[in-house]
Amino acid sequence: MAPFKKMLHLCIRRVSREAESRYFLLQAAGFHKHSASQSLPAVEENVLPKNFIPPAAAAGKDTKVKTLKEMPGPSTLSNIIEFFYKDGFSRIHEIQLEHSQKYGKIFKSRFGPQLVVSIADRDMVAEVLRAEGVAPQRANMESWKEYRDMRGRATGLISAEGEEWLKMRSVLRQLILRPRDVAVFSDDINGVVADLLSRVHVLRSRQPDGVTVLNVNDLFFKYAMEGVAVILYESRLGCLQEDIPRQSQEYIAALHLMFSSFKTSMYAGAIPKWLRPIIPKPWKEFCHSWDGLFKFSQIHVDKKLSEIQDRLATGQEVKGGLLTYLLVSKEMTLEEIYANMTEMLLAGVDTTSFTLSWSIYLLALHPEVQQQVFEEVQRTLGTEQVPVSEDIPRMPLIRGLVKETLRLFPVLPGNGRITQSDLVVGGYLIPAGTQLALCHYSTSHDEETFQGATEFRPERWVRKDATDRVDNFGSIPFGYGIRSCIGRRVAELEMYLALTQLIQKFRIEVSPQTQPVRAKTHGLLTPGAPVNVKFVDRQ
Ligand code: HEM
Repeated sequence: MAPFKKMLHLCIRRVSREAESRYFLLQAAGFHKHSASQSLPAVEENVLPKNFIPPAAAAGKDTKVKTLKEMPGPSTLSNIIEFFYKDGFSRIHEIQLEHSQKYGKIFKSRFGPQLVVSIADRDMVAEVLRAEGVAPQRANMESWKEYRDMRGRATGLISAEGEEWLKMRSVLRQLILRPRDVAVFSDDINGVVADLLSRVHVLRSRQPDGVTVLNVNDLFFKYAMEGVAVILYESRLGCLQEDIPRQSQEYIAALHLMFSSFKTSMYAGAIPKWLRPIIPKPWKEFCHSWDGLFKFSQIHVDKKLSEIQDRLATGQEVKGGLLTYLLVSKEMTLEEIYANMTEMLLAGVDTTSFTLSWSIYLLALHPEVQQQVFEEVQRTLGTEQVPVSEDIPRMPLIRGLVKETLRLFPVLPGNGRITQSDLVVGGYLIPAGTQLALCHYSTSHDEETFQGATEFRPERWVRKDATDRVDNFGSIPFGYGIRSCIGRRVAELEMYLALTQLIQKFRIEVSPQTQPVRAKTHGLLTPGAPVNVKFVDRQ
């Protein structure tokens, strides 16, 4: 427990310093009550502001800035056919590619009253993200907010906007955003990896060949949930046990409902309120799954709070990690802690488990790559040594494996931003308040950026020397900048430690029971069929 205590003390000092500088930043940027969370105004497609001077013209270059009216894109009717009749919701990643080939790397689409500008070009994505202000807005979160207002709940990082978001982000980013912040969790995660390995043994022993694990994502889902919870709640949930405790089972059911009703919950936000009595299901399911998710977080947060209170009442020292810090420091209200725990758990399970499933599948399909990664692991750790966070920089191929997996299968195939000021991108004026769709799937499959873009080559991410640059805006699976994924380092640690030990212990092969697995969009980019793999002992 010593590192936790150390972490707790260090964090309290760091955060209070940061709070002062944040205040200064807000003043300097003239950041008042922001309109970011308000409903989007209808964007005028064909009007350039009277006093608008395009940046290039201001720099003396002769240039014509086009309006949104001139931007190409599919018609509303073809979108309706594509999405509603041809189930485009499960092929959003493919539609991105098709549309960018047909209309160019910046195009517009209309979904009813909502205009969306899609950007499928690495450099334009970079331009947009580099121009962000202090509190970028991702998308319209009205339905999430409505649920929270109705139940008297707070917003968490995903659903909050403006100053509210900034305040919570500045607390959390001090705690889990850097690799060294999460390094202290290595031992806890390794405890979960040990259970994962045991579970592989149990599951494969149940198959006739004694080596196959069916639908490996089911296993990784439980691993990811257990792994993120050990960090968020500082407690084990028992997801990798034979008999999963009832509360954890209920949570899994609520999470499945959230994702299985993905389409209906999208409609929960899209269907006007007055239509709810006629079409009640989407909103009802949406609220029901949030109830389940909040309930679970509240149980775990309350449990930790009462443990802390008991220790204080009996004069004992309070030691702990993330949750303990949040509860003791009081930098967030209790409701904000519930909301952030709920939203982080939601964001941290499927994302990590799908990425692990794809990694394992890709390794099974490419034995020669798997052999290289195995040799690296063996050179670094031998066959028995359990990896810790400090070992990861010595295994660049493990990192390359995760990066390459996320390039080929970015779990969020697209991301959003709502422009907060007028922008010129790709020669078009994009007015403030426009919904942008950043097409990560397209940019990470762009042959100009990634030679052999469809091939699985983890070594492309290994730097040849200190001057070699391998990162680029073509593949930013965790987003970029101040609103990027807060759980990136947690997810990476979970994935590195699990993959290293799985490769160290097993040779991974595709099971004959697996048909070629294609990607499918279901909110996230998921394997479209069960991934069944053999875990063959290496010794
Ligand atoms: C492979 C795993 C993961 C991937 C690929 C991923 C990806 C992303 C992406 C693309 C975003 C949007 C970033 C942006 O708008 O620029 C995001 C946001 C977020 N992620 Fe993750 N994520 C992963 C795991 C996690 C984990 C483990 C957690 C929690 C511990 C987490 C918590 C969040 C939260 C709270 C946000 C919202 C941040 C904000 O708005 O300030 N994610 N993630």
